[in-house]
Amino acid sequence: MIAARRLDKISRLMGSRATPSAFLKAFNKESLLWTESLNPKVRLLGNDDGDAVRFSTYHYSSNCNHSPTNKVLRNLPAHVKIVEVGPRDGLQNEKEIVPTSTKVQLIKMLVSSGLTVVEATSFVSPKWVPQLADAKDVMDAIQNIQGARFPVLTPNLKGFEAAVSAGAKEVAIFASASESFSKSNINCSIEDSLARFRDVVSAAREISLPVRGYVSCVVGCPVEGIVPPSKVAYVAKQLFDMGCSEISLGDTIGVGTPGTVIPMLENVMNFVPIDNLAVHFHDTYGQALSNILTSLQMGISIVDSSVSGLGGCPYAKGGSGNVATEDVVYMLNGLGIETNVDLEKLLLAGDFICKHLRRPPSSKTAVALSSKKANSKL
Ligand SMILES: CC(C)(COP(=O)([O-])OP(=O)([O-])OC[C@H]1O[C@@H](n2cnc3c(N)ncnc32)[C@H](O)[C@@H]1OP(=O)([O-])[O-])[C@@H](O)C(=O)NCCC(=O)NCCSC(=O)C[C@@](C)(O)CC(=O)[O-]
Repeated sequence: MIAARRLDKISRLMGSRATPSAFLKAFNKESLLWTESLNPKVRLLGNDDGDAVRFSTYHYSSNCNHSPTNKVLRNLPAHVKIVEVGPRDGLQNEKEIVPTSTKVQLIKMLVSSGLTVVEATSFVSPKWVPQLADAKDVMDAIQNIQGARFPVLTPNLKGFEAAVSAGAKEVAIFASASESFSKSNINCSIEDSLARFRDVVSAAREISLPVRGYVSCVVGCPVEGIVPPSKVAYVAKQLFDMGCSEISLGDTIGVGTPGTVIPMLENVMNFVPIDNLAVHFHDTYGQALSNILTSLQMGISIVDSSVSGLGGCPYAKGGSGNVATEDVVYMLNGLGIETNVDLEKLLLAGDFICKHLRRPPSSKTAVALSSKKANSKL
Protein backbone atom coordinates (compact mmCIF):
# COMPACT_ATOMS: atom_id res chain seq x y z
CA MET A 1 0.00 0.00 0.00
CA ILE A 2 1.12 3.52 -0.59
CA ALA A 3 2.22 5.51 2.45
CA ALA A 4 -0.53 7.67 3.93
CA ARG A 5 1.70 10.76 3.63
CA ARG A 6 2.08 10.15 -0.07
CA LEU A 7 -1.64 9.62 -0.54
CA ASP A 8 -2.43 12.76 1.35
CA LYS A 9 -0.09 14.66 -0.90
CA ILE A 10 -1.42 13.07 -4.08
CA SER A 11 -4.94 13.79 -3.00
CA ARG A 12 -4.13 17.45 -2.25
CA LEU A 13 -2.10 17.95 -5.39
CA MET A 14 -4.81 16.53 -7.58
CA GLY A 15 -7.44 18.76 -5.99
CA SER A 16 -9.25 15.47 -5.46
CA ARG A 17 -12.77 15.51 -4.12
CA ALA A 18 -12.01 12.29 -2.32
CA THR A 19 -10.61 12.22 1.20
CA PRO A 20 -7.21 10.54 1.48
CA SER A 21 -8.79 7.45 3.01
CA ALA A 22 -11.42 7.15 0.27
CA PHE A 23 -8.65 7.72 -2.19
CA LEU A 24 -6.62 4.99 -0.57
CA LYS A 25 -9.54 2.60 -0.94
CA ALA A 26 -9.98 3.43 -4.59
CA PHE A 27 -6.32 3.45 -5.44
CA ASN A 28 -4.02 0.88 -4.05
CA LYS A 29 -0.54 0.63 -5.42
CA GLU A 30 -1.52 -2.11 -7.84
CA SER A 31 -4.17 0.00 -9.47
CA LEU A 32 -1.74 2.88 -9.87
CA LEU A 33 0.82 0.61 -11.46
CA TRP A 34 -1.93 -0.93 -13.53
CA THR A 35 -3.10 2.51 -14.67
CA GLU A 36 0.44 3.52 -15.54
CA SER A 37 1.16 0.37 -17.46
CA LEU A 38 -2.06 0.60 -19.43
CA ASN A 39 -1.81 4.23 -20.24
CA PRO A 40 1.75 5.49 -20.52
CA LYS A 41 0.45 9.06 -20.56
CA VAL A 42 -0.70 8.69 -16.95
CA ARG A 43 2.31 9.23 -14.76
CA LEU A 44 2.84 9.18 -11.04
CA LEU A 45 6.01 11.12 -10.50
CA GLY A 46 7.79 11.04 -7.20
CA ASN A 47 10.62 9.67 -5.16
CA ASP A 48 10.26 6.79 -2.76
CA ASP A 49 9.57 8.78 0.37
CA GLY A 50 6.65 10.56 -1.22
CA ASP A 51 8.23 13.91 -2.07
CA ALA A 52 7.52 15.72 -5.28
CA VAL A 53 4.59 13.48 -6.05
CA ARG A 54 2.68 14.82 -8.98
CA PHE A 55 0.15 13.48 -11.42
CA SER A 56 -0.17 14.51 -14.98
CA THR A 57 -3.48 16.32 -14.58
CA TYR A 58 -3.78 16.53 -18.33
CA HIS A 59 -4.55 12.87 -18.84
CA TYR A 60 -5.71 12.01 -15.40
CA SER A 61 -8.78 12.82 -13.44
CA SER A 62 -9.53 11.68 -9.88
CA ASN A 63 -12.90 10.49 -11.19
CA CYS A 64 -11.86 7.57 -13.35
CA ASN A 65 -13.63 4.36 -14.18
CA HIS A 66 -11.99 1.31 -12.68
CA SER A 67 -13.92 -1.19 -14.71
CA PRO A 68 -11.31 -3.78 -15.63
CA THR A 69 -13.22 -4.99 -18.67
CA ASN A 70 -11.58 -3.09 -21.47
CA LYS A 71 -8.53 -0.95 -22.14
CA VAL A 72 -10.49 1.99 -23.59
CA LEU A 73 -13.34 1.94 -21.05
CA ARG A 74 -10.96 1.94 -18.11
CA ASN A 75 -9.98 5.54 -18.77
CA LEU A 76 -13.52 6.87 -18.65
CA PRO A 77 -14.87 8.67 -15.57
CA ALA A 78 -16.88 6.62 -13.08
CA HIS A 79 -19.45 9.39 -12.66
CA VAL A 80 -20.58 12.19 -14.97
CA LYS A 81 -22.35 15.32 -13.75
CA ILE A 82 -25.00 16.36 -16.24
CA VAL A 83 -25.87 20.05 -16.35
CA GLU A 84 -29.40 20.17 -17.74
CA VAL A 85 -29.83 23.35 -19.76
CA GLY A 86 -33.30 22.64 -21.23
CA PRO A 87 -35.34 25.25 -19.33
CA ARG A 88 -32.84 27.97 -20.30
CA ASP A 89 -30.91 27.09 -23.49
CA GLY A 90 -33.68 24.73 -24.59
CA LEU A 91 -36.47 27.28 -24.43
CA GLN A 92 -34.71 30.63 -25.02
CA ASN A 93 -35.12 30.37 -28.80
CA GLU A 94 -38.77 29.30 -28.82
CA LYS A 95 -40.87 31.89 -30.62
CA GLU A 96 -44.14 31.22 -28.80
CA ILE A 97 -43.94 32.21 -25.17
CA VAL A 98 -44.08 29.14 -22.92
CA PRO A 99 -46.17 29.86 -19.80
CA THR A 100 -44.23 30.13 -16.54
CA SER A 101 -46.23 27.26 -15.04
CA THR A 102 -45.10 24.94 -17.87
CA LYS A 103 -41.46 25.92 -17.34
CA VAL A 104 -41.82 25.26 -13.63
CA GLN A 105 -43.48 21.88 -14.21
CA LEU A 106 -40.66 20.96 -16.62
CA ILE A 107 -38.05 21.88 -14.00
CA LYS A 108 -39.86 19.77 -11.39
CA MET A 109 -39.96 16.77 -13.71
CA LEU A 110 -36.27 17.14 -14.58
CA VAL A 111 -35.33 17.26 -10.90
CA SER A 112 -37.49 14.25 -10.14
CA SER A 113 -35.60 12.30 -12.82
CA GLY A 114 -32.49 12.72 -10.68
CA LEU A 115 -30.78 15.65 -12.43
CA THR A 116 -28.96 17.66 -9.78
CA VAL A 117 -28.13 20.77 -11.79
CA VAL A 118 -30.86 22.40 -13.86
CA GLU A 119 -30.11 25.77 -15.47
CA ALA A 120 -33.42 27.46 -14.81
CA THR A 121 -33.52 30.72 -16.78
CA SER A 122 -31.56 33.88 -17.71
CA PHE A 123 -31.57 37.37 -16.27
CA VAL A 124 -30.93 39.01 -19.63
CA SER A 125 -32.64 41.85 -21.43
CA PRO A 126 -36.24 40.82 -22.25
CA LYS A 127 -35.84 42.78 -25.49
CA TRP A 128 -33.06 40.40 -26.49
CA VAL A 129 -34.63 37.17 -25.22
CA PRO A 130 -38.39 37.68 -24.75
CA GLN A 131 -38.97 34.00 -23.92
CA LEU A 132 -37.14 34.36 -20.60
CA ALA A 133 -38.72 37.63 -19.49
CA ASP A 134 -40.40 35.71 -16.65
CA ALA A 135 -37.07 34.82 -15.00
CA LYS A 136 -38.09 36.21 -11.61
CA ASP A 137 -41.41 34.35 -11.60
CA VAL A 138 -39.67 31.08 -12.49
CA MET A 139 -37.20 31.56 -9.64
CA ASP A 140 -40.00 32.39 -7.19
CA ALA A 141 -41.81 29.19 -8.11
CA ILE A 142 -38.82 26.87 -7.76
CA GLN A 143 -37.45 28.21 -4.47
CA ASN A 144 -38.71 25.23 -2.50
CA ILE A 145 -37.69 22.45 -4.87
CA GLN A 146 -35.15 20.29 -3.09
CA GLY A 147 -32.43 18.10 -4.53
CA ALA A 148 -31.00 20.29 -7.27
CA ARG A 149 -29.13 23.50 -7.93
CA PHE A 150 -30.61 26.08 -10.29
CA PRO A 151 -27.94 28.30 -11.89
CA VAL A 152 -29.10 31.21 -14.04
CA LEU A 153 -27.38 33.25 -16.78
CA THR A 154 -26.36 36.81 -15.95
CA PRO A 155 -24.68 38.95 -18.64
CA ASN A 156 -23.87 41.93 -16.41
CA LEU A 157 -24.24 43.38 -12.91
CA LYS A 158 -27.83 44.40 -13.58
CA GLY A 159 -28.71 40.77 -14.35
CA PHE A 160 -26.65 39.53 -11.42
CA GLU A 161 -28.42 41.79 -8.95
CA ALA A 162 -31.83 40.81 -10.30
CA ALA A 163 -30.87 37.12 -10.10
CA VAL A 164 -29.70 37.39 -6.51
CA SER A 165 -32.79 39.25 -5.39
CA ALA A 166 -34.89 36.55 -7.08
CA GLY A 167 -33.11 33.96 -4.94
CA ALA A 168 -30.43 32.60 -7.30
CA LYS A 169 -27.71 30.69 -5.46
CA GLU A 170 -25.50 30.19 -8.49
CA VAL A 171 -24.98 32.20 -11.68
CA ALA A 172 -23.31 31.76 -15.05
CA ILE A 173 -21.59 34.35 -17.20
CA PHE A 174 -21.17 33.82 -20.92
CA ALA A 175 -18.25 34.95 -23.05
CA SER A 176 -17.31 34.03 -26.58
CA ALA A 177 -14.10 32.99 -28.29
CA SER A 178 -15.30 34.79 -31.41
CA GLU A 179 -15.35 38.57 -31.59
CA SER A 180 -18.31 38.65 -34.01
CA PHE A 181 -20.41 36.32 -31.88
CA SER A 182 -19.65 38.34 -28.76
CA LYS A 183 -20.98 41.45 -30.53
CA SER A 184 -24.12 39.75 -31.80
CA ASN A 185 -24.91 37.89 -28.57
CA ILE A 186 -24.10 40.42 -25.87
CA ASN A 187 -23.43 43.57 -27.88
CA CYS A 188 -19.83 44.11 -26.84
CA SER A 189 -16.27 43.00 -27.61
CA ILE A 190 -14.65 40.04 -25.88
CA GLU A 191 -12.44 42.33 -23.76
CA ASP A 192 -15.39 44.52 -22.73
CA SER A 193 -17.37 41.43 -21.81
CA LEU A 194 -14.49 40.14 -19.66
CA ALA A 195 -14.39 43.47 -17.83
CA ARG A 196 -18.15 43.23 -17.13
CA PHE A 197 -17.77 39.64 -16.00
CA ARG A 198 -15.00 40.57 -13.56
CA ASP A 199 -17.52 42.87 -11.85
CA VAL A 200 -20.08 40.06 -11.71
CA VAL A 201 -17.57 37.56 -10.34
CA SER A 202 -16.31 39.93 -7.67
CA ALA A 203 -19.88 40.77 -6.60
CA ALA A 204 -20.61 37.04 -6.47
CA ARG A 205 -17.48 36.35 -4.45
CA GLU A 206 -18.59 38.87 -1.81
CA ILE A 207 -21.63 36.74 -1.09
CA SER A 208 -19.88 33.41 -1.76
CA LEU A 209 -21.95 32.60 -4.84
CA PRO A 210 -20.38 30.15 -7.29
CA VAL A 211 -20.04 31.38 -10.88
CA ARG A 212 -19.89 29.18 -13.97
CA GLY A 213 -18.25 30.63 -17.08
CA TYR A 214 -19.29 29.74 -20.60
CA VAL A 215 -17.09 30.10 -23.65
CA SER A 216 -19.14 30.04 -26.86
CA CYS A 217 -17.99 29.23 -30.39
CA VAL A 218 -15.18 26.97 -29.20
CA VAL A 219 -14.62 25.40 -32.61
CA GLY A 220 -16.62 27.50 -35.03
CA CYS A 221 -18.43 30.81 -35.33
CA PRO A 222 -21.43 31.53 -37.58
CA VAL A 223 -19.65 34.63 -38.92
CA GLU A 224 -15.91 34.01 -38.61
CA GLY A 225 -15.80 30.27 -39.37
CA ILE A 226 -12.96 28.34 -37.74
CA VAL A 227 -12.04 29.59 -34.25
CA PRO A 228 -8.40 28.95 -33.25
CA PRO A 229 -7.98 26.79 -30.11
CA SER A 230 -5.57 29.40 -28.68
CA LYS A 231 -8.40 31.97 -28.65
CA VAL A 232 -10.65 29.55 -26.76
CA ALA A 233 -7.86 28.80 -24.27
CA TYR A 234 -7.30 32.53 -23.76
CA VAL A 235 -10.95 33.24 -22.90
CA ALA A 236 -11.27 30.09 -20.77
CA LYS A 237 -8.15 31.08 -18.80
CA GLN A 238 -9.48 34.61 -18.25
CA LEU A 239 -12.76 33.25 -16.87
CA PHE A 240 -10.99 30.71 -14.68
CA ASP A 241 -8.47 33.24 -13.38
CA MET A 242 -11.19 35.72 -12.48
CA GLY A 243 -12.77 33.05 -10.25
CA CYS A 244 -15.22 30.91 -12.23
CA SER A 245 -15.45 27.52 -10.60
CA GLU A 246 -16.45 25.72 -13.78
CA ILE A 247 -15.79 26.57 -17.43
CA SER A 248 -18.24 25.20 -19.98
CA LEU A 249 -16.91 24.98 -23.52
CA GLY A 250 -19.73 25.53 -26.00
CA ASP A 251 -19.81 24.37 -29.60
CA THR A 252 -22.60 26.88 -30.14
CA ILE A 253 -23.35 25.99 -33.75
CA GLY A 254 -22.54 22.30 -33.49
CA VAL A 255 -19.84 22.15 -36.17
CA GLY A 256 -17.19 20.33 -34.13
CA THR A 257 -15.98 16.80 -34.70
CA PRO A 258 -13.47 14.90 -32.53
CA GLY A 259 -10.89 16.17 -35.05
CA THR A 260 -11.45 19.78 -33.98
CA VAL A 261 -12.59 19.17 -30.42
CA ILE A 262 -9.39 17.32 -29.37
CA PRO A 263 -6.95 20.14 -30.23
CA MET A 264 -9.31 22.68 -28.67
CA LEU A 265 -9.50 20.69 -25.40
CA GLU A 266 -5.74 20.08 -25.41
CA ASN A 267 -5.15 23.82 -25.60
CA VAL A 268 -7.65 24.69 -22.89
CA MET A 269 -6.34 21.95 -20.55
CA ASN A 270 -2.98 23.68 -20.54
CA PHE A 271 -4.61 26.51 -18.59
CA VAL A 272 -7.68 25.16 -16.79
CA PRO A 273 -7.65 21.97 -14.65
CA ILE A 274 -9.62 19.19 -16.21
CA ASP A 275 -11.93 18.80 -13.21
CA ASN A 276 -13.12 22.40 -13.73
CA LEU A 277 -14.07 21.88 -17.38
CA ALA A 278 -17.45 21.03 -18.87
CA VAL A 279 -18.46 20.44 -22.48
CA HIS A 280 -21.56 21.82 -24.17
CA PHE A 281 -22.32 20.45 -27.62
CA HIS A 282 -25.03 21.34 -30.08
CA ASP A 283 -25.91 18.56 -32.47
CA THR A 284 -26.23 20.27 -35.85
CA TYR A 285 -24.15 17.65 -37.70
CA GLY A 286 -24.95 14.71 -35.39
CA GLN A 287 -21.47 14.85 -33.85
CA ALA A 288 -22.39 15.68 -30.26
CA LEU A 289 -22.21 12.17 -28.76
CA SER A 290 -18.89 11.41 -30.44
CA ASN A 291 -17.57 14.72 -29.19
CA ILE A 292 -18.80 13.91 -25.67
CA LEU A 293 -17.22 10.46 -25.72
CA THR A 294 -13.95 11.97 -26.91
CA SER A 295 -14.12 14.56 -24.12
CA LEU A 296 -14.75 11.84 -21.51
CA GLN A 297 -11.76 9.91 -22.81
CA MET A 298 -9.70 13.04 -22.30
CA GLY A 299 -10.82 13.23 -18.67
CA ILE A 300 -13.84 15.58 -18.74
CA SER A 301 -16.64 14.52 -16.40
CA ILE A 302 -19.17 17.40 -16.67
CA VAL A 303 -21.52 17.41 -19.65
CA ASP A 304 -24.24 19.94 -20.57
CA SER A 305 -27.32 18.74 -22.40
CA SER A 306 -30.92 19.67 -22.98
CA VAL A 307 -34.00 17.52 -22.55
CA SER A 308 -35.31 16.30 -25.89
CA GLY A 309 -32.48 18.12 -27.65
CA LEU A 310 -34.28 21.45 -27.41
CA GLY A 311 -32.50 24.69 -27.89
CA GLY A 312 -29.98 26.86 -29.54
CA CYS A 313 -28.85 30.39 -29.21
CA PRO A 314 -31.11 32.99 -30.87
CA TYR A 315 -27.96 34.81 -32.02
CA ALA A 316 -26.26 31.74 -33.57
CA LYS A 317 -27.67 31.41 -37.09
CA GLY A 318 -27.33 27.91 -38.56
CA GLY A 319 -26.98 26.20 -35.19
CA SER A 320 -29.43 23.62 -33.95
CA GLY A 321 -30.52 22.14 -30.63
CA ASN A 322 -28.29 20.88 -27.85
CA VAL A 323 -27.47 17.23 -27.55
CA ALA A 324 -30.49 15.50 -25.99
CA THR A 325 -30.08 14.59 -22.31
CA GLU A 326 -31.93 11.30 -22.95
CA ASP A 327 -29.29 10.28 -25.52
CA VAL A 328 -26.43 11.31 -23.23
CA VAL A 329 -27.91 9.27 -20.36
CA TYR A 330 -28.49 6.29 -22.68
CA MET A 331 -24.86 6.38 -23.81
CA LEU A 332 -23.50 6.82 -20.28
CA ASN A 333 -25.69 3.95 -19.02
CA GLY A 334 -24.26 1.81 -21.79
CA LEU A 335 -20.74 2.73 -20.72
CA GLY A 336 -21.50 1.88 -17.09
CA ILE A 337 -20.97 5.52 -16.06
CA GLU A 338 -23.12 6.70 -13.16
CA THR A 339 -25.37 9.73 -13.61
CA ASN A 340 -28.09 9.02 -11.03
CA VAL A 341 -30.65 9.92 -13.69
CA ASP A 342 -33.74 7.77 -14.19
CA LEU A 343 -34.12 7.54 -17.97
CA GLU A 344 -37.84 6.67 -17.80
CA LYS A 345 -38.62 9.79 -15.78
CA LEU A 346 -36.42 11.89 -18.02
CA LEU A 347 -38.32 10.64 -21.06
CA LEU A 348 -41.56 11.72 -19.39
CA ALA A 349 -40.13 15.23 -18.94
CA GLY A 350 -39.16 15.27 -22.64
CA ASP A 351 -42.61 14.07 -23.61
CA PHE A 352 -44.23 16.72 -21.42
CA ILE A 353 -42.37 19.68 -22.93
CA CYS A 354 -42.63 18.39 -26.51
CA LYS A 355 -46.41 17.98 -26.15
CA HIS A 356 -46.55 21.56 -24.95
CA LEU A 357 -44.45 22.71 -27.93
CA ARG A 358 -46.65 20.58 -30.22
CA ARG A 359 -43.83 18.56 -31.68
CA PRO A 360 -42.78 14.93 -31.34
CA PRO A 361 -40.01 14.11 -28.86
CA SER A 362 -36.80 14.38 -30.80
CA SER A 363 -34.19 12.51 -28.78
CA LYS A 364 -33.03 9.37 -30.59
CA THR A 365 -33.82 7.43 -27.42
CA ALA A 366 -37.45 8.61 -27.29
CA VAL A 367 -37.92 7.88 -31.00
CA ALA A 368 -36.35 4.41 -30.68
CA LEU A 369 -38.39 3.47 -27.63
CA SER A 370 -41.67 4.68 -29.10
CA SER A 371 -41.13 2.71 -32.32
CA LYS A 372 -40.18 -0.35 -30.25
CA LYS A 373 -43.46 0.02 -28.34
CA ALA A 374 -45.38 0.43 -31.60
CA ASN A 375 -43.70 -2.68 -33.09
CA SER A 376 -44.41 -4.78 -30.02
CA LYS A 377 -48.12 -4.08 -30.52
CA LEU A 378 -48.04 -5.49 -34.08
C1 LIG B 1 -26.08 41.89 -22.48
C2 LIG B 1 -27.21 42.74 -22.98
C3 LIG B 1 -28.14 43.11 -21.85
C4 LIG B 1 -26.60 43.98 -23.57
O1 LIG B 1 -27.60 44.72 -24.30
P1 LIG B 1 -27.43 46.26 -24.60
O2 LIG B 1 -28.61 46.67 -25.41
O3 LIG B 1 -26.07 46.50 -25.14
O4 LIG B 1 -27.50 46.77 -23.10
P2 LIG B 1 -27.64 48.17 -22.45
O5 LIG B 1 -26.79 48.17 -21.24
O6 LIG B 1 -27.43 49.27 -23.48
O7 LIG B 1 -29.17 48.17 -22.02
C5 LIG B 1 -30.22 48.11 -22.96
C6 LIG B 1 -31.50 47.82 -22.22
O8 LIG B 1 -31.44 46.51 -21.66
C7 LIG B 1 -31.61 46.60 -20.23
N1 LIG B 1 -30.75 45.61 -19.62
C8 LIG B 1 -29.40 45.55 -19.61
N2 LIG B 1 -29.00 44.47 -18.97
C9 LIG B 1 -30.10 43.81 -18.54
C10 LIG B 1 -30.33 42.64 -17.81
N3 LIG B 1 -29.32 41.88 -17.40
N4 LIG B 1 -31.58 42.26 -17.57
C11 LIG B 1 -32.62 43.00 -17.98
N5 LIG B 1 -32.48 44.12 -18.69
C12 LIG B 1 -31.23 44.54 -18.96
C13 LIG B 1 -31.21 48.02 -19.88
O9 LIG B 1 -31.79 48.39 -18.66
C14 LIG B 1 -31.75 48.76 -21.05
O10 LIG B 1 -33.16 48.88 -20.92
P3 LIG B 1 -33.97 50.13 -21.56
O11 LIG B 1 -33.36 51.34 -20.93
O12 LIG B 1 -33.74 50.07 -23.06
O13 LIG B 1 -35.39 49.85 -21.17
C15 LIG B 1 -28.02 42.02 -24.10
O14 LIG B 1 -27.19 41.86 -25.21
C16 LIG B 1 -28.52 40.66 -23.67
O15 LIG B 1 -29.38 40.57 -22.80
N6 LIG B 1 -27.99 39.61 -24.29
C17 LIG B 1 -28.33 38.24 -23.89
C18 LIG B 1 -28.33 37.36 -25.10
C19 LIG B 1 -28.60 35.94 -24.68
O16 LIG B 1 -29.20 35.66 -23.65
N7 LIG B 1 -28.15 35.03 -25.53
C20 LIG B 1 -28.34 33.63 -25.30
C21 LIG B 1 -27.47 33.08 -24.19
S1 LIG B 1 -25.81 32.67 -24.66
C22 LIG B 1 -25.94 31.13 -25.31
O17 LIG B 1 -27.01 30.65 -25.53
C23 LIG B 1 -24.71 30.32 -25.50
C24 LIG B 1 -24.51 29.28 -24.42
C25 LIG B 1 -24.29 29.94 -23.07
O18 LIG B 1 -25.66 28.48 -24.30
C26 LIG B 1 -23.31 28.37 -24.72
C27 LIG B 1 -23.17 27.96 -26.16
O19 LIG B 1 -24.02 27.26 -26.71
O20 LIG B 1 -22.17 28.37 -26.72
